[in-house]
Amino acid sequence: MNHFVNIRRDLHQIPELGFKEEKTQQYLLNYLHTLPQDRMELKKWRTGIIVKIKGLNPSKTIGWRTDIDGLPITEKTDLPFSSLHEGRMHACGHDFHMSIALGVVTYFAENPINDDLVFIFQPAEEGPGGAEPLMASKELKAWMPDEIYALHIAPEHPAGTIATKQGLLFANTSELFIDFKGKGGHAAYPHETKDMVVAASYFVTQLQSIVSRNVDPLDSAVVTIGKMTAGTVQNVIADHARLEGTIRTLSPEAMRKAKARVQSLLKGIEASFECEAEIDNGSGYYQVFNDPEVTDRFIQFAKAQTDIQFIHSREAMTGEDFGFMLKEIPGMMFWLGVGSEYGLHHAKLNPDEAAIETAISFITRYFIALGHK
Ligand SMILES: CC(=O)N[C@@H](CCC[C@H](N)C(=O)O)C(=O)O
Repeated sequence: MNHFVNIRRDLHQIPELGFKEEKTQQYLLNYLHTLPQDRMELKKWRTGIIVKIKGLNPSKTIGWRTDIDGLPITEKTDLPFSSLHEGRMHACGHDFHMSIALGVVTYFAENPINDDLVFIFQPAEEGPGGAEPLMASKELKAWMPDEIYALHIAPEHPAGTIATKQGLLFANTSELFIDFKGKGGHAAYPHETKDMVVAASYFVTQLQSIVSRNVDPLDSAVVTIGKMTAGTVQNVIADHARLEGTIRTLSPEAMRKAKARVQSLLKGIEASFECEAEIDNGSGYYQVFNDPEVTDRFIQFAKAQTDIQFIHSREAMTGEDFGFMLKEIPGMMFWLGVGSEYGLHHAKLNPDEAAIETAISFITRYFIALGHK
C-alpha cells in the first residue's frame, strides 16, 4: 500500500476540531522531522505548521495550503481505521488533504527546485476560521507566497479527475447562532408561558422565505439550520431554544441582504411570541475566487496530463477560508475527484484512496513546471 495512504489512515483516526488539533500537529511534526532537513525550515502557528523548502535559485515563493481539522460528526463507515475520537470525524477529507501535502513536501525536501516552496498546514477551516488570522500572523508574513494553491476532495467526481474554473468557485459564508429566551412552565398550562419551541419553529419556517422571496433569483443563496436545541423533558414548556446554521451566497450583496432579513424576521418573532432573541453571526468566510490567469495556466497543464481527466466545474455553495488567502495572493483552488457514494460532511464518507497518489504526482509535476527545475 502507498505510504501516504497509511498516513491518511493514521490521520483519519485522530480527527480534532478547529484550534484543538494538538495530536494532528504532533503527528505532522513527527513525520516532517523524518525528512531531509538541510533545506527545510519549520514554524508552528497555533495548532498549525508552516514549512519552507528553500529553493536552489529562487525567483518566487510558491505556496500550498492544506486544512487539518475534523468535524463534530460520529463516523458510521465501519472502516477498520475509523475515528478513535468519539463524535469526531474527518468527514470533509482533510485527512486526504494533509497526506497529499505531506507527499508533495516529501518529494521536494529530497528534490528541491529553483523556487522557494511554502506549505501551510492550517487549522480550523470548518470553524471558526484559521486562514484570516494566519494571513495576519508574523509567521506567515515572513514567508508570504507569491502565488498559492489548494485542493478540496470532491466525492461526486471519480478518482483520476480534477475540476475547477476561473473566477468564483466557492460561496461567501456566514455562520448563524440564535438564542430565543421565553418563559417555561407546565406543558398543561401553555397560556402561562412563552414557548420557545414554537417560536424557534416558526422562525425556521420564516427563514425559508429569504431565498425564495428576498434574494434576486438570478443570484444564489442558501440558508440552512443544521442544529436546533430546546427543552428538557416532554411535559415541560421550553424557556430557551437555540438554532445553529449557516448562510451561503454567491455575492457579497446577497449576503448583506440575507443577513438583514434574518434580523428583521427575528424582530417579528420577538413581537409575535413575546420573547427575546439574540443573534450571533459567528465567523464569515470570503468567497473563493480563482485568479483567472493562474487558473488558465493550471487548466492548460491539467488538460495536458494523460493520467488526469479535467472537468470544468460550476460554482459551489461550500465555503472555504482559503478565500481569505486568495483575496491577498494570486492563486486558485481545485476539486480532486475521490468518488464516494456519500458526500462531504456525511458520517459514511469513504473517499477512494487511489486519488492520493494521483494528486501527489500531479501537484509535484505542476510545481516542477512552475518552479524552474
Ligand atoms: C469545504 C467545506 O465544507 N467548508 C465548510 C466551511 C464552513 C464554514 C462555517 N463553519 C459555516 O458553516 O459557515 C462548509 O460548510 O462549507
